[in-house]
Amino acid sequence: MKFKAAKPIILASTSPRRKELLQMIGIPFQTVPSHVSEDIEMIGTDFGAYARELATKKAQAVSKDYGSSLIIGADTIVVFDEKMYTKPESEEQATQFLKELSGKTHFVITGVAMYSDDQISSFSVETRVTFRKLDDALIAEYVRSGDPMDKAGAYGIQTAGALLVEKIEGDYYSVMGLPISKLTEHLRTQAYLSLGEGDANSDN
Ligand SMILES: Cc1cn([C@H]2C[C@H](O)[C@@H](COP(=O)(O)OP(=O)(O)OP(=O)(O)O)O2)c(=O)[nH]c1=O
Repeated sequence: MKFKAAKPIILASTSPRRKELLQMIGIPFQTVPSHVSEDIEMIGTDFGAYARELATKKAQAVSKDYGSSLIIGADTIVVFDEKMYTKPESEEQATQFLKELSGKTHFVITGVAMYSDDQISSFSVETRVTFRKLDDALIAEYVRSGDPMDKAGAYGIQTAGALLVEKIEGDYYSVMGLPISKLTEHLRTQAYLSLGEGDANSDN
């Protein structure tokens, strides 16, 4: 696939997964890390709004230096039993997260924000993921592998975390960090993207 961008596109992210997904479908872009603190206060139980707000913060942070570009920010969280699971801070916490999620169904919510010309639009996508009943030895080995440490909910569906998953209802790519199909639809609808040859000046 090849897409042509109406203006330079920046992915405000350090996530290798998000970069990989945009590259996979042929959108021309560059990455710029946003370096925002992710400790905004959660008010109420609107987790979608929370993910959209963090995604907006990430896009806005980069807009200070790249104001003439279209900037995409994203944030992924795991929610179970009204509790939010972000990236684990330690192996002990990763183990705890996985024990709590074992045998249960949780939601993965990814918020996406698009900044352009001082305007923000955003959306969020919710996916239901059901984990198998996980035995302690499997959890211990998975945590030891280091894979959980940079991922919301302490697992990667696209890596060995695949072994934890019994069922998914919704967008696999949103669980991985970027709902690429919905994002592309938005960008095409708003005429930021059209089908055709990409921009040479990009990571892609
Ligand atoms: C649930 C799940 C999350 N993840 C990842 C996606 C995100 O990179 C990460 C959640 O953390 P985020 O804070 O959303 O993103 P990030 O800090 O990795 O990157 P940036 O803010 O710079 O864009 O968890 C997976 O890779 N696979 C999964 O199955």
